[in-house]
Amino acid sequence: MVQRQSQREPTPERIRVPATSANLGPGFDTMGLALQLYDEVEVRPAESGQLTVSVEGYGAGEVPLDERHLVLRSLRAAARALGEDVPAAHLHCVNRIPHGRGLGSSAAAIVAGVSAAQLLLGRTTGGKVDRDRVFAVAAELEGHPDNVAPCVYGGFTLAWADAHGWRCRRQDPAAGVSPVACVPTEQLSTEQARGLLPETVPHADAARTAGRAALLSLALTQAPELLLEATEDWLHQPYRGAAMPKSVRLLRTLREEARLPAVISGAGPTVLVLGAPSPTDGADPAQRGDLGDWIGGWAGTNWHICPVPVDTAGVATSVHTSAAPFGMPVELP
Ligand SMILES: Nc1ncnc2c1ncn2[C@@H]1O[C@H](COP(=O)(O)OP(=O)(O)O)[C@@H](O)[C@H]1O
Ligand SMILES: N[C@@H](CCOP(=O)(O)O)C(=O)O
Repeated sequence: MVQRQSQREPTPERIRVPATSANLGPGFDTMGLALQLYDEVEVRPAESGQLTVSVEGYGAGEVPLDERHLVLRSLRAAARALGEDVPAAHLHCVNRIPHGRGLGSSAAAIVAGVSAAQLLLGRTTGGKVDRDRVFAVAAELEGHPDNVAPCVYGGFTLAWADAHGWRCRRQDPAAGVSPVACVPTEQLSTEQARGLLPETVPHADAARTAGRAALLSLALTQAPELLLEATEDWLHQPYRGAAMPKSVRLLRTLREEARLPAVISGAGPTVLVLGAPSPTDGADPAQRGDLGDWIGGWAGTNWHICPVPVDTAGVATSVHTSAAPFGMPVELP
C-alpha cells in the first residue's frame, strides 16, 4: 500500500513483473510461461503535479519519457477504466527484460502500469493488486492475452476470449520444465512479426497444430518427455522465419540434431528451450552436463544463453526496504 509518511515524504512501493514466453510452439496467442527475469517499477506518489518517469536498464535513452511511455500510458488507461483521475506520481523503471526479443517486455510494462494505477488509487488489498482486474485491463491494452496472463498469474497459462471478456487458467509446470533462453542481439517488433502472418492457413496445418497444442498442455504439466513432439507448430513460426533467419537455423539445429524442445519465444527472435532432451530421443544424458552449457555448444557465439527458471508468482508488490527487495535470480548483460 502506498502511504504518506509523517513528514509528508512518500513511501516508495515496488512492483515486480516477470518476463514471459508466449506461443510455446503450437499455442499461438493462447499459451504462455512466466520466467524468472524481472522488470521492477518503483512508484512514488506526489502531492501534486504530473505523472513522470525515469528509466534504467533496457530502453534507457530509447523509450520516450513523455505520455507515450508504455508504463505511463497503461497507468492512465487503468485509471480511466476505474473512473478516476490520473494520479500525480513519479515512476522509476528498472528494466531487465530486453525489448523486441520475444520475452514479453511490452506485456510486463503494461502489467506494471496497470498495477501502479491500483497502488496509487488505493485499490489494493493488503498491498496486493487485484490480479483479475489487472489481467482484464492489461489484455485489452496488449490486444492478445498470452503474455499478459503469465505475467499476472505466473506459471503456465492458457488464455482466451469469450463473450464475457478475457479468460485465463493457470497451472504449475512439471518439474522437468527448465527453460533456457537463447537471446540474440537483434530485435524484431511484435507488430512487424504479426504483419507476416497470413489471413488464412491450410486446414491440415490448423488441425495438426491444434493436436500438438492439446498435447503441449499435457506435456508441460505432466509429461515433459513429450515436449519435443508437443512443441511442433505450423501456424506462425514458418511464416515469420524470413524475418529471423539466424533463429530459424538455431531452432532447426536444436530440434533436429540436439533433439531439444526448442521454440521461437513469442514473436521472436529469442529461441527458448523448454527442457532437457527426453531419454527416449537418443541423446546421451551423460553428454548433456549443464543444459545451458550444452545448448551453448550447439548455438556457438552471437547468442546470450540464459537459464530462466519458471516464475510461479506473477506480478508482485513490495514495500521498498532495501536496494533489491525481491532478489534478482537472473540478469542478462
Ligand atoms: N519497460 C518498458 N517501458 C517502456 N516501453 C516499453 C517497455 N517494454 C517494452 N516497451 C515498448 O514495447 C516495445 C517492445 O514491444 P514488442 O515489440 O511487443 O516486443 P517484446 O514485447 O517481445 O519485447 C519496445 O520497443 C518499447 O516501445
Ligand atoms: N502471440 C504473440 C506473442 C508475442 O509475444 P512477444 O513477447 O514477442 O511480444 C505473437 O506471436 O504475436
